[in-house]
Amino acid sequence: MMLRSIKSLATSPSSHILRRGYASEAVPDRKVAVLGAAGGIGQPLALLMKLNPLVSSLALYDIANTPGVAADVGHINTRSEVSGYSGEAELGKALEGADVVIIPAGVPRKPGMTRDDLFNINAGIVKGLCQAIAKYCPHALVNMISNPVNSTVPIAAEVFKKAGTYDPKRLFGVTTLDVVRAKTFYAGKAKVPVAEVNVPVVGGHAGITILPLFSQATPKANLSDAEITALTKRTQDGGTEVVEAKAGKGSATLSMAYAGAIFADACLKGLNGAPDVVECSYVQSTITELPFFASKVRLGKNGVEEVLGLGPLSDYEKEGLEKLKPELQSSIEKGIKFANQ
Ligand SMILES: NC(=O)c1ccc[n+]([C@@H]2O[C@H](COP(=O)([O-])OP(=O)(O)OC[C@H]3O[C@@H](n4cnc5c(N)ncnc54)[C@H](O)[C@@H]3O)[C@@H](O)[C@H]2O)c1
Ligand SMILES: O=C(O)C[C@H](O)C(=O)O
Repeated sequence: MMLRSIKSLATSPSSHILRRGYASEAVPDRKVAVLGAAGGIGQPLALLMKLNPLVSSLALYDIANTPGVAADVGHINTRSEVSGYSGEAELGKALEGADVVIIPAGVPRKPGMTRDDLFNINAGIVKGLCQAIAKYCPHALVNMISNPVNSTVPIAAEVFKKAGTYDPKRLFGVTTLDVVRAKTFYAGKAKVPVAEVNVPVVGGHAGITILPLFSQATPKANLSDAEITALTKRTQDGGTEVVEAKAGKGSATLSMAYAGAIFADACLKGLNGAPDVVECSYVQSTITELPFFASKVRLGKNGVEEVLGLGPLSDYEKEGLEKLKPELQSSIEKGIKFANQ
């Protein structure tokens, strides 16, 4: 309640005054770093994080073009101070003191590619960035967006283990876009208000490893098996739908920035002690035999407070769960192997 009232104050026209007085005492300072901030996701994500009143310092890092993005976003009259960092020599400064690091650095898909086809380039990028995180902000919550998420999260875990900084509570694969899509598609089919819809999406973040649990969707709707199958397939192929529509100009950026901003906001709320912050995320997990798995996660002051179970599954979902396991397992193993070469 307190946080909500502060949020509305911090976004009101007189927020400058409130910020220096009441609000700045009540809302802790939080630094967020975006790595890959000049990219298709990075830029709108930087904008959305600049609009977030929980952020006091926003560090925008990329290998090039960050000064322009930082100057542009920095003129927006909201709470956070914005700084741009360009090139590897400035990475340490971008990361120092960060509470949350969001990583959308790396190449996106073109039509005909799978997310795994990005592995050869993105695995190395993520590895290097995680080595720097281990050095400069080992306690930050890491929100991994770079694909293939099913492998980049295990890579990050291995890098942190080697550095002696690994805390499974602080490493997240961002699968929020799958939830965003499942909500949108379900609301359209079920003809219910989209703002009221909840749908957990579990598994991983590629093709059949994305498993939306429409049997648990609310508000309830009487959809046929054929409709559920079509919704499931559309959610699993959501990324490909955008890649094909963009016809060689990349993958989802705007909807991903929205999803990334929702997930980072949930991490910040958890860090600040807000109760009942639950989002789906791909994390270290014991709810199946796979070492990493996306499911609902309760977020708290130390990151993951609790990995929630799957709940009751329909026969169709049980089948989907068994089908996804070999692919997810092999993507995890591929990441672990790469990190340890
Ligand atoms: N998790 C998800 O749901 C999801 C959704 C959409 C896209 N993605 C993934 O996000 C990644 C980025 O997508 P995009 O559309 O923003 O791509 P983009 O090419 O538009 O932007 C990527 C940015 O990363 C930067 N970069 C490259 N190497 C870097 C390094 N070592 N350090 C810092 N920055 C570096 C580039 O300079 C560029 O600005 C892709 O791997 C894409 O597949 C994930
Ligand atoms: O599909 C992609 O390659 C990008 C992203 O993972 C998405 O789901 O949109």
